[in-house]
Amino acid sequence: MSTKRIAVIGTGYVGLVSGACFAYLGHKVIGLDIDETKIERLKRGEIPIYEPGLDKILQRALEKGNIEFTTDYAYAVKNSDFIFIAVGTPSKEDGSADLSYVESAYRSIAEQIGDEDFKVIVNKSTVPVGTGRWAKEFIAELLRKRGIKNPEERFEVVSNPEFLREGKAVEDFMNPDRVVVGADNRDIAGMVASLYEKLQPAMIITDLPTAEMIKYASNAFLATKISFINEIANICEATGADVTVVARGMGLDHRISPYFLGAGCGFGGSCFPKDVKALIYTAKQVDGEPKILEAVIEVNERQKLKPVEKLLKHIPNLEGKTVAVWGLAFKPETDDMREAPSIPIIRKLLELGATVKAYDPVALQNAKRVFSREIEKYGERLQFVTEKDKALEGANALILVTEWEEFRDVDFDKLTGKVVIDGRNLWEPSVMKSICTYESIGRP
Ligand SMILES: NC(=O)C1=CN([C@@H]2O[C@H](COP(=O)(O)OP(=O)(O)OC[C@H]3O[C@@H](n4cnc5c(N)ncnc54)[C@H](O)[C@@H]3O)[C@@H](O)[C@H]2O)C=CC1
Ligand SMILES: O=C(O)[C@H]1O[C@H](OP(=O)(O)OP(=O)(O)OC[C@H]2O[C@@H](n3ccc(=O)[nH]c3=O)[C@H](O)[C@@H]2O)[C@H](O)[C@@H](O)[C@@H]1O
Repeated sequence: MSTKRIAVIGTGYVGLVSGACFAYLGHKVIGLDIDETKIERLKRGEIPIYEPGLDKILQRALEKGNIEFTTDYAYAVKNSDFIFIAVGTPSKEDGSADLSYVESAYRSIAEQIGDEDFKVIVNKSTVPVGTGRWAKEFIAELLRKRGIKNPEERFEVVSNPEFLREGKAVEDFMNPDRVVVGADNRDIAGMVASLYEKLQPAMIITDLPTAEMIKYASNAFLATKISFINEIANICEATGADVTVVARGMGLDHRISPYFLGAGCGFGGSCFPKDVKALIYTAKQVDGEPKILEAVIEVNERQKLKPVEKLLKHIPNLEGKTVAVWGLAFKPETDDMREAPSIPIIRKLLELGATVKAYDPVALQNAKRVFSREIEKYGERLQFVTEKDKALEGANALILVTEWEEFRDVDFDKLTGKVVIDGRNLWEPSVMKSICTYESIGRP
């Protein structure tokens, strides 16, 4: 494999993992971020996020001298041929994707492209269909204003959406189900695809809008599977069926597949909620009626509060009661709190007068930031504890929100007599019912 010079703009979950993995594969990588503290930490070899396996990959890449970090766009653009954009694209109030970080990255890159350059600008951020074509015009116009001749010949824009999951990011990047590359110029798309050749992935080479749409359609479909099974879970509950067995029975049909049929207290994270909302926005813009997508969000919003609804059946008045919450991150193996179901659950418990004792193995710091207003407003009624058993001390009830492995085999004696709401169907109902008042999602 020939070594290529790559810059990655944004060193968050996607940028840092992609950069470290490209460097591990033998490319020369420059990771750039506008967050100076982050870059300082990375230069010292510290990893600012919790992501299993990333430390080893990054360490190897650093040892090989294949990765460096900077805040300097001039340096990054000058010393790279492929510039990957991996900055955030959060939701705006109206659900559309906020492209201001992406736009700002394009501007900073355009300021550094010279008369003799040719740069391949690759969008790894999830951006609405149409963004790549728009970016070509936007960047060409910026170059034209700077007096660069034939600006269209100085760069190409490529879409290369990322499908990694947090918590399994390195594994996913190194073993992708597929790599998607979209560009108006197929040769350049092929050049981007060749950066991954060592991984020998299934490859889709297509045009810009199709590549952008594959990303949204994939996330929307996975989110739809989750809302679908949650709706089935609610019907199971009312009819005495067991959703876990239903899902197993469905999943054995290879047309359905067993994945993403885990009923629970809904999906969170930085991507499913925002990407489904952005796709709804796009659909409406083109006069579509995105009925399924709207239902996916609606079902999920209701599902997140299911555990509180279930708790209220057993303890109708939470004033003066203490509720332990296990698991704050939006899923296990990450410290990411974005759109985590624990957020509406804890807010609701506090509103209803409960004292909340919250525990998570890695997300406590981020959780304290997310709940800063609640910490100020509710004082001692919101406590963060550093051991799962401490959360149970004096608690009348326990809600399990995130299925961290350490919750699987607990000292069940400590749950005796409590109301336990298992938001992720982690425990065996027959065992739990002999110990405590137990409820889970979609199981009799
Ligand atoms: N988190 C995930 O698992 C996945 C995320 N994505 C997509 O990838 C994109 C990035 O997501 P995350 O990595 O989660 O975001 P993040 O929020 O963890 O990281 C974004 C980084 O970009 C930096 N940044 C912002 N503006 C910048 C600029 N103008 N120049 C340089 N750096 C800048 C920020 O300081 C931050 O470090 C999003 O579009 C997301 O939808 C796609 C697949 C998986
Ligand atoms: O675009 C993105 O950012 C990424 O979004 C998701 O990855 P991620 O959000 O990291 O995590 P998932 O493992 O997909 O879980 C998302 C949420 O769904 C929930 N979930 C997942 C599976 C399931 O069966 N049931 C369920 O409720 C999880 O608890 C979690 O809250 C996708 O799986 C990735 O392919 C994609 O690249």
